Amino acid sequence: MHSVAISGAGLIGTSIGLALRRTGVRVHLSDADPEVARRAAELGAGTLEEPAGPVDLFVAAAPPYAVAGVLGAAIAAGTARTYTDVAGVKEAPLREVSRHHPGLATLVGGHPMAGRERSGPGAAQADLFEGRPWVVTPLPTSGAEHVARVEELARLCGATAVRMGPAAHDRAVALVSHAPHLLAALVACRLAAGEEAAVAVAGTGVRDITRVAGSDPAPWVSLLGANARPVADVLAQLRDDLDVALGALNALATDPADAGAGERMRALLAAGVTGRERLPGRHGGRPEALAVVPVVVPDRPGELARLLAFIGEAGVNVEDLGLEHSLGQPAGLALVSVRPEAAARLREVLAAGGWSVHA
Ligand SMILES: NC(=O)C1=CN([C@@H]2O[C@H](COP(=O)(O)OP(=O)(O)OC[C@H]3O[C@@H](n4cnc5c(N)ncnc54)[C@H](O)[C@@H]3O)[C@@H](O)[C@H]2O)C=CC1
Ligand SMILES: O=C(O)C(=O)Cc1ccc(O)cc1
Repeated sequence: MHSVAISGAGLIGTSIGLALRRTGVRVHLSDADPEVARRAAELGAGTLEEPAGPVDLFVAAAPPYAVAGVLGAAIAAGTARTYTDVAGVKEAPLREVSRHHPGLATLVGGHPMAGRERSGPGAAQADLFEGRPWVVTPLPTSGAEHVARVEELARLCGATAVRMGPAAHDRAVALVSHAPHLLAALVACRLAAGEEAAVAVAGTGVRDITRVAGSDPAPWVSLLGANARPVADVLAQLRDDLDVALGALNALATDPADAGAGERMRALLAAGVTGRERLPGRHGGRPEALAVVPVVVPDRPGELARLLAFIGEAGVNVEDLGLEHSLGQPAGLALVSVRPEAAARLREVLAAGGWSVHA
């Protein structure tokens, strides 16, 4: 693949441009907002020049509601040899394009399963897709070489292509992304209504479960609307589980020794453990068992950077990093995840270096 045109130079379009530029692919950027495209080009994601002739691949990286129009216009103009998109919902936009261009072999949908809570070119990262799944959704009419080209795009961006039909994709993202997002927002809604004193004692659990609830609502309103049926199906199953939990809690509130209710609660939580264990690890494999080393970080500029530099000099690789802050404390807690075999030595060198390490 030598040349790619990206229409929509926001978070995803610019991240793809940055990733492709690293591999030497020529990238032509455009956006409905020329100022956005200019910023993306300034960041090194590609050129604003129009391609001289058809490019190898056209990528529609506009919002889901605009994707069918963007693809349709590019196809009508003969912009590329192969056409794809990155929208978070696949059935409706692809059906819409196919309606206007029946029997099209050059169209193959796609959806990189990586994102951020921020949008726009300024939030873009060349390594956003590294190690993440990129769902490729061929249509019955898609030609094999065009499917292969979209899979090559995924690979060039460092992602792993996973083939799925558009409807199966929409059901999958309802389960693993859209319904969880909605649930995170619902839990966060309770926080919005909670008393100040209650919210103040929040720990890491509620932070973890509400992380994605901090996202801009606008794109999610449109995604949830475009995938309403599959998300509603997951929510209905969640409601059944909620009813079981509520029934058990009401019974336990009356009689804490109610063995049947206790067992129903245990079974729900155990099913949760099983479900969570099925999630793939960061790079698509099984979840890695990492050791977490909690280190106290004084709340002063540069302290976290000093800690990370210290760990780096000790030759220990940080696999993941979390931060915990507690109200009114002059320090935070860095949760440094390392490979289990490195944990004991890291504790030793940190303690020797004057860092306070928690058990
Ligand atoms: N944000 C995320 O976490 C992820 C988003 N996606 C998908 O990527 C696509 C883009 O999302 P983001 O980059 O996050 O949004 P964004 O808001 O950062 O960028 C979208 C860009 O598309 C432009 N645009 C709107 N209408 C257009 C049109 N008709 N022609 C050309 N450009 C147009 C906007 O001006 C904006 O710059 C969406 O379809 C979204 O579902 C896919 C994976 C993750
Ligand atoms: O929701 C997730 O699992 C993410 O990792 C972020 C994300 C957001 C929107 C998408 O269309 C795809 C991925």
